[in-house]
Amino acid sequence: MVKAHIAPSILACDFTQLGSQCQHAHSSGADWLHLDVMDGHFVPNISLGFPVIQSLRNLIPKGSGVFFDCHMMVSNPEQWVEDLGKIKVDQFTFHYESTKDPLALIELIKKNGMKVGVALKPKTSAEVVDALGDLVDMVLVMTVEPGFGGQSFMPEMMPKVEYIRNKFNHLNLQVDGGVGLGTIDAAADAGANVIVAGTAIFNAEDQEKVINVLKQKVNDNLKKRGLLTE
Ligand SMILES: O=C(CO)[C@@H](O)[C@H](O)COP(=O)(O)O
Repeated sequence: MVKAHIAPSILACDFTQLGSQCQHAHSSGADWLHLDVMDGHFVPNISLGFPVIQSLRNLIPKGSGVFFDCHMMVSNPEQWVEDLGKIKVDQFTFHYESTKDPLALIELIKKNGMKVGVALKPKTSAEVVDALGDLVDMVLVMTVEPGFGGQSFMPEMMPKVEYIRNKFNHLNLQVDGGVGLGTIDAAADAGANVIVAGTAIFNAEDQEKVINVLKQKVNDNLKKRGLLTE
């Protein structure tokens, strides 16, 4: 069953307060944490890597109800699968554009005990998912060019979300970039159920309220589609 998951992007945290800000997001209702790994090569920015993710996983262990959703904006993602599996992240999302052999990479990620996500940059067409949708746990449709937080949402990505939702009804479908109270309607209506939000959550005065609104809008749309029955 697909349902709403809210995934605060830690890129918008104050990194001196990373642990407590993640714990606060969780206690405010977020059940996922979106961990943006950037290598300065696949995208023109460097963010964080294993020591930071490992520390966070120690603080918020597997089994605590927080799903570690690693978004790998890196060239050669194959290189990092084993290490991320060892530190027990829940999901490894690679960029379709970053690998020559998505099928082998999907197998490798599964073999290392993680769920698999595949991410599409804005210029990558939704049709690439036709051959992969039954093999992965999640598709991420980028709603900004990857690399930086705080950019504007691209509504022109919504037909892509709709196309994937209509083909793969029960897949987790994530949107990432510029999603917040002003843009959630478009994303939810198109069929997204996993909402990444950095600025909109970490800059909010009342995080719980923002998370509840995002979740509610997604669940309302899933009910309309007959995908959420509870
Ligand atoms: O992956 C990325 C950017 O590359 C995103 O996760 C952003 O970091 C989301 O930030 P906001 O647009 O929500 O502030």
